[in-house]
Amino acid sequence: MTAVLSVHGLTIEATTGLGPVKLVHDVNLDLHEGEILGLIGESGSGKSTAVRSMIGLLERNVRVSSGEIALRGEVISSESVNHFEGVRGSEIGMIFQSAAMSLNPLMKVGKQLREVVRRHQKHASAKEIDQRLELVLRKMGFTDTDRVLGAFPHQLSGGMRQRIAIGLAIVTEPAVVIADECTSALDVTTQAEVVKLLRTLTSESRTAMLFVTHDLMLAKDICSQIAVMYAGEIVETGEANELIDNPRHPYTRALLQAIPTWGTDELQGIEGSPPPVAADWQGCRFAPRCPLARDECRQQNVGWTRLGDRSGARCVVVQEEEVRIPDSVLGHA
Ligand SMILES: Nc1ncnc2c1ncn2[C@@H]1O[C@H](COP(=O)(O)OP(=O)(O)OP(=O)(O)O)[C@@H](O)[C@H]1O
Repeated sequence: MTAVLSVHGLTIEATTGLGPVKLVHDVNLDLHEGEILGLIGESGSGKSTAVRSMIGLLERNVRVSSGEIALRGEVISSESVNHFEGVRGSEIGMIFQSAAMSLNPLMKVGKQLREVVRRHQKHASAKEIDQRLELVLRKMGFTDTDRVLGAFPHQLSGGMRQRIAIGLAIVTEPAVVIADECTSALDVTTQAEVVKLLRTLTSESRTAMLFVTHDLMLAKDICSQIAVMYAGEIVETGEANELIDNPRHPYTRALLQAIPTWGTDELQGIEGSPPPVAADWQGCRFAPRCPLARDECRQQNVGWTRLGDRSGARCVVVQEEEVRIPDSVLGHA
């Protein structure tokens, strides 16, 4: 199956007062129709930078320095290509952490939704637009659609505003939706409502979704695939349940051990802190915090070990385990 959105060898650099620094290194991801792919990692691991590059929203001092991002096989971003015209908002929609980043506080909801449709579908008639808005609001779980369309954002609750922000992202029926920590600012019950909505959206409309979160259990709940990011690199990918039940990378294991469990007083945090952004580096970024690290982890550049069709890890220890257990035994292709 061809991926709707594919990312190959994506490396992103920032120009800073201290010179160039790498924020994201050699990221590879494939996102398929109707799938929710979770991009998880601690704060500062590069999740937002990676996904912002996919919609052409990098800050002025940040650029793609190598690799490419393709939408249905056509390159939309690379070192030399920056082709987001007709793609951003139309083919790829974005939901931010806070609805305030999507909504204009001075404009009624109906007007904002109408403007988005008009911008991307210039030939749509007023009647077609009205029908579209009605449909989208119903999909977002609203029954009193006239009231919502006539309301200013501040007249709605936080959960309602986030549902409107999702509506804004999907009203043009994009092939891909990127949701960047879009449930983190919500209380648990509202979060559950929004998660349910996103799940329905991807299964009914076959929209492909990249779901960015630092919450591993939420990712397990909503995503079919997960990619774990650490200090600018993807360190493990896999089918969501498999990755959580049988994590291979020591960082994924440590993340899981750091999750509070009901009835347990003790939390096993991860010793140390992530490395600062740097111009370049050698060896595994997690080695200074890894209980299994050896000399070669710090000295050699760590390649990707393929573990299955869509799973793998960037780890010397995993690489050695795989050499000891041949593919034929594991049943991998
Ligand atoms: N414009 C910039 N210039 C220089 N460094 C930046 C810039 N934007 C982000 N960074 C740095 O890049 C790293 C990755 O940041 P990013 O926001 O992508 O991480 P994140 O995983 O999304 O974190 P969070 O969950 O806190 O948003 C951080 O160290 C951050 O300080």
